Amino acid sequence: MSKLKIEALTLIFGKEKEEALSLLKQGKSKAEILKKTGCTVAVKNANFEIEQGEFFVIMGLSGSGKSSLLRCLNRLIEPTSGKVILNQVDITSLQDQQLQQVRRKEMAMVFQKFGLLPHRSVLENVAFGLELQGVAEQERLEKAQSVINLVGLHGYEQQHTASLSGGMQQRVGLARALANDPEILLMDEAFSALDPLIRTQMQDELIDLQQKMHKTIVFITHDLDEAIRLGDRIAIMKDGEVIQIGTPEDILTSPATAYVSSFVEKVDRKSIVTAASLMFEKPTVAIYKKDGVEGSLRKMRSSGLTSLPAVSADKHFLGFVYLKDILELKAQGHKTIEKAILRDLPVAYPESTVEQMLPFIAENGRAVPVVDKDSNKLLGIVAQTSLLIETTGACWQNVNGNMMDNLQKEIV
Ligand SMILES: Nc1ncnc2c1ncn2[C@@H]1O[C@H](COP(=O)(O)OP(=O)(O)OP(=O)(O)O)[C@@H](O)[C@H]1O
Repeated sequence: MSKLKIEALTLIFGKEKEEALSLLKQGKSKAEILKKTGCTVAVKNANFEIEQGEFFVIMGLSGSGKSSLLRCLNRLIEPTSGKVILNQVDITSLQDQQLQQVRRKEMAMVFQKFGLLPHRSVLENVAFGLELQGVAEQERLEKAQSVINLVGLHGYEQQHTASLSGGMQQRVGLARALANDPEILLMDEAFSALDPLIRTQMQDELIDLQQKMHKTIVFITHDLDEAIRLGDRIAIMKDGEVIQIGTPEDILTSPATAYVSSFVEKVDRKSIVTAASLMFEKPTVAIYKKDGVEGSLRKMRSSGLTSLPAVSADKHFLGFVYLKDILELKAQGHKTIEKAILRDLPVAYPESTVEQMLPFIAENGRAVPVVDKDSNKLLGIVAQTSLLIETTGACWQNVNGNMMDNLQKEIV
C-alpha cells in the first residue's frame, strides 16, 4: 500500500490557468502554452506512488518543476488539477484546519535556506514547531532534546543558530522537522548549500537516520550523484514532466530518453551497476558433464565462445571449460570433459557490483559466473566486455547495448 499517491497532478502559474490546462490536454508544449497564455506549466500530469519508508528522490535541472511538485504535496502551493493521496485520503479536498493537522503531524519540510530563527538557541529553534502547536514546555524541551541528540547536535543546545556553520544549521533544520515526529519528510535541496565534504557527511547521516526511523522521505536535488547515493528510487523531471522513475540502477542501465542518458553518462557506475543487470540470463550456454567432449565442442562452435561455464545436472556451477583444453582431450581420444573443468574459481552474485567484479577481469577473457548465493546454481554469466566497458566508462547504451544484443543473438 502506498504512503503517498500522486494522481494526474498539474500545476500552472499565471492568470489564464483554464485555457492553459485545456491547451495542455490538447498536447501543446510548455513553450507554446507560455506564448499563448502567459502561463507557466510548472508540473505536468505527474503520476507516481511513494511507499511507506521509501527514500524517494526527485531530480532535475533548475526550473524543471521539482520544488513546485514538492510544494504541491503538502499544498504549500495549490495544484491546478489532480490529487495527492496521503494514507488513502485525498489531501487536495481537505479544509484548512484538517490541512494544518496534516502539515503539523504528517509532513515536515526541510529547506535549503535553513529558515531558522537566528537569535534563538538551537534548543528553542528545534522546539519551535511544538511551541506553535501548544505542546507544554517540559514535553517540548524533552522531545527537542531527543532529536537534537539524534542529529548530532548534542552540546550545541544553547548556541544561537546564527553562529553555527551551514552544516550545523542544516542539522537544526532537520531536527526541527523531526521534532514533530512526522511520517513524511519533504526535503528541498536540503544539502545543496553545503561544502562537498559536509554534504557527503550529511547524506551518510540522513541514510543512517532513515534506517533507524523508517520515515518516508521525499528529497529534491539537482545533483544526480546525490540522487543516486540517497534514493531508493529516483524520479527525473524535465520541463515540468516526470520523464523516468526507477532505482538508481534502472536509471543508469536503462535510461528512458536521450536526455536521461546524457545525465547518466557522467556518473561513475562501478559501485551501482550490478551483475544482475549485466548478465546473460541464459545459462543454456553452459556445458553439462553429459555433453562430453563432442557436445562441448558443438556448444562452443554455436556460441562462438572459447570458454564456457560447466554445471552439474542440477545447474550448480562447477567451473570453466576452455576450448583449447577440450581440443587437447579430443586429440588424446578422451570422451569426457572432467579433466578440462577449471575449478575453484571466484563467482559473483546478482547483487555484486562492477567494482566488486573488477578482480575477475582476466587476461584470457573468461566470463564471470553469476550464481545464487544460497544454492550455488548458475544464474548467468557476465561477459568480460561488459565489465571492461563499465570500467572504462564507455557509453553503455550505444556501445554495450548493441554489442550485447548481437552477442545474445549469437548465443541463443
Ligand atoms: N511563483 C511562481 N510564479 C510563476 N512561475 C513560477 C513560480 N514558481 C516557479 N515558477 C516556474 O515554474 C517552473 C518550475 O519551477 P520550480 O522552482 O518548481 O523548478 P525547480 O526544478 O525546483 O528549480 P530550482 O531548482 O531552480 O528551484 C519554472 O519555469 C519557474 O520559472
